[in-house]
Amino acid sequence: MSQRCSSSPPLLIRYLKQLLNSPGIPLPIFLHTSDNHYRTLARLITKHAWLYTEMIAAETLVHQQTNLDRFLAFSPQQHPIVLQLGGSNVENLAKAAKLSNAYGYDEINLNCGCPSPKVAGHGCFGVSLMLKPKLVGEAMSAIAANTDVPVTVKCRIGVDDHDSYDELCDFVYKVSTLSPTRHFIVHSRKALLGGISPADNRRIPPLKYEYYYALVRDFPDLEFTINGGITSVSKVNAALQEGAHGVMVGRAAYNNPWQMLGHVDTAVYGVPSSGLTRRQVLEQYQVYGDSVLGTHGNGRPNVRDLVKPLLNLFHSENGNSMWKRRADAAFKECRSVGSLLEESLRAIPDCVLDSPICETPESGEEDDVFANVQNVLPPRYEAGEQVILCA
Ligand SMILES: Cc1cc2nc3c(=O)[nH]c(=O)nc-3n(C[C@H](O)[C@H](O)[C@H](O)COP(=O)(O)O)c2cc1C
Repeated sequence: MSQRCSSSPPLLIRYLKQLLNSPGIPLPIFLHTSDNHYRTLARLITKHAWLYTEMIAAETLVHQQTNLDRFLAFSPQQHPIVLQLGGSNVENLAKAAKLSNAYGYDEINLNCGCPSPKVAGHGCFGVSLMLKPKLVGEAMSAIAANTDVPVTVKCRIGVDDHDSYDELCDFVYKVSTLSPTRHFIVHSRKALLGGISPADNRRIPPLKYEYYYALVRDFPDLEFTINGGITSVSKVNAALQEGAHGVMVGRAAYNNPWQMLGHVDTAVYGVPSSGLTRRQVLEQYQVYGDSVLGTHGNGRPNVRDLVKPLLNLFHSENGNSMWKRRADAAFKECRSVGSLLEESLRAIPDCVLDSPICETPESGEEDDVFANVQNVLPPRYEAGEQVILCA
């Protein structure tokens, strides 16, 4: 399978086609997916969810111009797909956007939410950009000037003590006024830059969905996607019913891809699912996996790289632990994805492998988490030109 998106139609036509093909726009689910292999699996399970790349530093693209396929190539089936850039150097972000044009991404997003000290501490990457909205506005304008696709920002609701609703609004107001950015993906917890790990930064600061819904109220001309702690399709729909424009799902899509992604097309987009069983998904994935084995050089991707995205496919099913153990043991001997699956899938009962996703997603205990949110919104934001003047 070619990893390169070679014969793309012109960008605008492709984008319009996607809008027409995706019922219910704008209600995308964004799945943050860290690798091409995971995205390939995700796309076999849902045809409609938007897929995100892992953050790629603008500098990496600028310095690896002879090696761009390694970072930017994806198979055409992965559309709609969003490229996420990281960086704070306006010139490099502009160059990176330009370099990505040949690959045909559907949207370019700037990461203003990553709290990792590796990025936030050096060169003002990630979430520390929330403290520099004017720079973000300039960066977004430069990115937009070098691409034909929409540009978006992913951010948190604040950083350290800069966590008031008004400060969040000032950020959104300045960035959207100074650049063509019309869509923000909001991880609804602040980031703490004082040395806690990225994983703790996704767990310890409390979620404040009321900030997200207040943005929806106070910026009616902008679009906002809610992110953070959305763990089931029924919770996705609960967020949408409460007025969210879109929902981004992160960890739940890794931890339980079948239950999370399998219901997206029917329960969120209102179209039939692929109807595939997990056996059929794995058969198709195996063809992909064995075709890309070793193609990046130095034996990568290897069987382990390619099977890793599959390991949670049988979350909480009979035989799950046994399948993981067998797969782990088989990594050492098996030279192909096909042989590894043949060896390890014997642990999973046929009834699990051969049943398509069930009609209705289970409702979760926390689906009413948004029920009271409209009663606890912060006071309305009053923006004005003075915000821009002080930027
Ligand atoms: C392993 C891992 C890697 C992540 N990498 C990125 C990244 O590159 N860019 C980004 O914007 N967010 C990244 N995130 C954050 C997620 O996109 C999301 O904002 C966060 O996990 C909260 O959503 P969730 O509760 O649905 O997981 C990452 C999360 C995890 C668990």
